[in-house]
Amino acid sequence: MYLEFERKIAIQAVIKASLLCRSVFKNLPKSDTLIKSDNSPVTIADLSSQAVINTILKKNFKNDFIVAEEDSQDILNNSDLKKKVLDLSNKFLADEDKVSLSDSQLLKNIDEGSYEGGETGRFWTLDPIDGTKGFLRGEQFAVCLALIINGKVELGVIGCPNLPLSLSEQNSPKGSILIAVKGGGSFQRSIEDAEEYKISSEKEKTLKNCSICESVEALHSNQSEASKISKHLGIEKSPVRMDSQCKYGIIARGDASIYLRLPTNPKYQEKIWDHAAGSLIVSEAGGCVSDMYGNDLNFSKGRYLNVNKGIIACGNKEIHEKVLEAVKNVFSHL
Ligand SMILES: Nc1ncnc2c1ncn2[C@@H]1O[C@H](COP(=O)(O)OS(=O)(=O)O)[C@@H](OP(=O)(O)O)[C@H]1O
Ligand SMILES: [Mg+2]
Ligand SMILES: [Mg+2]
Ligand SMILES: [Mg+2]
Repeated sequence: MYLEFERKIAIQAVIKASLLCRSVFKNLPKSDTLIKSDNSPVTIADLSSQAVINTILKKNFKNDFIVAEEDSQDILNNSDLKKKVLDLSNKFLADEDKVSLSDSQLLKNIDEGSYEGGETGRFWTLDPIDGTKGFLRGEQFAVCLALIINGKVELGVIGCPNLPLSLSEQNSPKGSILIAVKGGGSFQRSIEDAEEYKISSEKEKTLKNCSICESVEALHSNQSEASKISKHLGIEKSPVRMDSQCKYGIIARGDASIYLRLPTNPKYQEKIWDHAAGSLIVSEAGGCVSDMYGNDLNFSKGRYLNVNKGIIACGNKEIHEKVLEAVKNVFSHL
């Protein structure tokens, strides 16, 4: 199978980091969160998740590069937090990996994520916790890992420790892992049970039966424009607001039909780790992902997506085309 070994290691790494995040979820003292220079939060769980995944990737693929969100700068001169990150990372690396990082190895491994990305070669992109604000609120978050080869996303794995396996079944257990390899379809399994099942995105073609999902944070996605588009499309259901790439996950398995991410600030540039795994998982499930003009997302231009023109992900091509049309009508200046 194409990328069989990479797929296996990526799933193992994402599960380990998901369990790590779950172990401190809803239990972190305020002092374990820092505010970064861009004013966004980072916790000891984000940094430990990145340390664990980078360590596993470098152990198995020593020539691969990694583009990851966090760096060690935030804890470099904070010995208390550095110790917490070290202990948490080593706790989850201890079993099958038989790795115990030293202080300096911890910082080095976190910083393995500083690669600049680009058009050629092979690199991983990692968001150790996507939706850190959701994680801190006790809601949804995701551990997101993708492999990019010559500028194209070829493998994606997302761990959603707090997301039920289905949103339509009552008492569905929490802890969803979503997986896709280019050309091989999309799959879901639970964190605990290795059995995978194929998923497919929403086949619903009648707009008024569709449901929209969008960011919880109004700063991350323009909710008032989304509501105009929703009205224009005749959608009756209220939007499902959810943090992180869990949104791509629920589109891929048919729990929602449309993910709208409309820019709030034209200067903000989307990061590749916020969309690489999710966009492949949706397209391999039969869905369609583009910017708001209908262009493919371009992961070959470095750490950022080359343009910030919003993101539209839909369960099928027909709905995607209608949404693009509505975007054009609502934003008549396009
Ligand atoms: N202004 C702006 N516009 C768009 N996106 C932004 C913006 N600011 C931050 N971010 C990124 O949003 C990531 C979280 O996305 P979510 O979809 O989870 O957003 S939300 O939390 O539901 O609002 C979040 O990822 P994490 O930092 O991994 O949580 C950021 O990379
Ligand atoms: Mg962040
Ligand atoms: Mg993110
Ligand atoms: Mg993050």
